[in-house]
Amino acid sequence: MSTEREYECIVIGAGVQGSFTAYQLAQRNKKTLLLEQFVLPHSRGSSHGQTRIIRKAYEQDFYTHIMEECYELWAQLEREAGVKLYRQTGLLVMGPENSQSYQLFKDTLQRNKVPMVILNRDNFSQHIPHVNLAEGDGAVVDITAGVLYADRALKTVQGQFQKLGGVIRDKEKVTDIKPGPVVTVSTSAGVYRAKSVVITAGPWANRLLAHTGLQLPLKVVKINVCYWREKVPGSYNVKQRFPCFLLTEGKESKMHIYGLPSNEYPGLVKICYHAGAETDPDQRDRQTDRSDIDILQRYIGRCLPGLIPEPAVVESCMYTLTPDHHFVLDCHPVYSNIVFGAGFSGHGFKFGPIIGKLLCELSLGEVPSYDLSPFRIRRFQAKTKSAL
Ligand SMILES: Cc1cc2nc3c(=O)[nH]c(=O)nc-3n(C[C@H](O)[C@H](O)[C@H](O)COP(=O)(O)OP(=O)(O)OC[C@H]3O[C@@H](n4cnc5c(N)ncnc54)[C@H](O)[C@@H]3O)c2cc1C
Ligand SMILES: O=C(O)[C@@H]1CCCCN1
Repeated sequence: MSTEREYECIVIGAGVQGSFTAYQLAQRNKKTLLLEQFVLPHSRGSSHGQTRIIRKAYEQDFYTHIMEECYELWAQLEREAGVKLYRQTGLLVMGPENSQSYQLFKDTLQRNKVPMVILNRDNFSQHIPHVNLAEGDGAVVDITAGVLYADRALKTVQGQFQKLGGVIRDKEKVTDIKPGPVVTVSTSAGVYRAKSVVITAGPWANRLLAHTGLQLPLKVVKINVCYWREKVPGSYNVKQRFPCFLLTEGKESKMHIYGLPSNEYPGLVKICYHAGAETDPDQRDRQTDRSDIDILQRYIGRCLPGLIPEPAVVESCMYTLTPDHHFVLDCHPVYSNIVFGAGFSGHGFKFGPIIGKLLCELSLGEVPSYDLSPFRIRRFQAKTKSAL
C-alpha cells in the first residue's frame, strides 16, 4: 500500500468535531486524514449555518468548567488564522423563577463566578427592549456569551489543518471499517490504513459504528431553523447589543426556545425551538413536521412584539440526541484505537476546540485533560447494544 494511504490517524466526518480533532492531531505532528462524504462546504449535517451560541451558562458545572479553556482555544484560533470568529453579545436566560432548571442556570453562573447580571421586573425593559418577560419568569445575563461565526469557523479550522500538512478528502464516503491493531477504512474511492480512527459522523454515527459492532442510544431529529422579520429594522440587532437568549423549561414547552440577534440576514432574527421530529439523516427534507413553528409563533406573538410572528426564512439542521443530552466521548469498548465523539444533542458547536483536543488525546492513548465520566458510554449500560 502506498504511503498516501497510510496514516497515523483517520478522522471520519468533517463537521465541527472532526475538523477540530484533525487539527489537534496535526498540531501534534500526527499524519492525519480527514474524510468527508459530501463536497465541502455542505449543509446536510449539523455544523452548517452562519451562527451558533457560545456561553458559560449551563445547568451543570462540568460544561461551565470546560468552557473556561474553550474560550481561550477559540481566541487562539482567531489569532493564528487572523480571522474573527466570536462576537460577544451576552446571553439572556429567562425561565420560571421557581423552576429547577432556571435556578440551576443561575446557581451555576454564581458558583463559578461567571460575570453576570440579574435583572428584575423593574429594570428588565431598560436593559432588554422589545421583550416581554413572562409572568413569574426570572432573567439573568451571562455576560461572557455571544455568537460564533460557524461556517467561517469550519472553513478556518479546516484551512489551518491543511496548513499543518493535514489531508482532507471530501466526496469520499466511508463504506467500511475493519478493526485491528491497524484499522482499515474503505471509502467510495479507496482503502486507507491507520493506527487509530476517530468517528465524528454526527447524525450518521450509528451507521459508522455498526461496522465495529457497536450501537449507541442516539435519536436524530430535524430542526426547523426559523428567522423572523423585525417590524422596525434594527430593533433586535447585534449592533444595538441585543443579546442571544434562552428560555428554560416553561409552560409552553418542556424544552427551550432560543434566539440570536439579527446579524447574518439583515432584519431577521433567528429563533428556534430546541426539539424536532425524528428523521433519517439521508431523508431530512422528507420530514415536514412544523409543530415547533406553531409553538414559536405563539411565543413570539406574546413576548417579542417587535417581530412579525410568521417565519420569513426556514432552514434545516439536525440534532443527534442522547437520552440525557450529554455528549458521547469515548473509546470503543473492544478496540481501544477506535474513538468516537457523538450525540452532541444540539449544543456541541461551542465545545469544538476542546472536543477536538479530547478526542485527539483519546486516540493517542493519553489520559484526557478532563474527567470524561459524564460522557462515557457506560452510563447507558443496557441501552448500549453491542453485538460483540
Ligand atoms: C439548528 C441548530 C442550532 C444549534 N445551535 C447551537 C448553538 O447555538 N451552540 C452550540 O454550541 N451548538 C449548537 N448546535 C449544535 C452543533 O451545531 C452540533 O452539536 C455540532 O455541529 C455537531 O457537529 P458534528 O461534527 O458532531 O456533526 P456534523 O456537523 O453533522 O458532522 C458530521 C460529518 O460526518 C460526515 N459523515 C457522516 N457519515 C460519513 C461517512 N460514512 N463518510 C464520510 N463522512 C461522513 C457528515 O457528512 C458530516 O459532515 C446547533 C445545532 C443545530 C442543528
Ligand atoms: O448550544 C447552545 O448554546 C444552544 C442553546 C439552545 C439550543 C441550541 N443550542
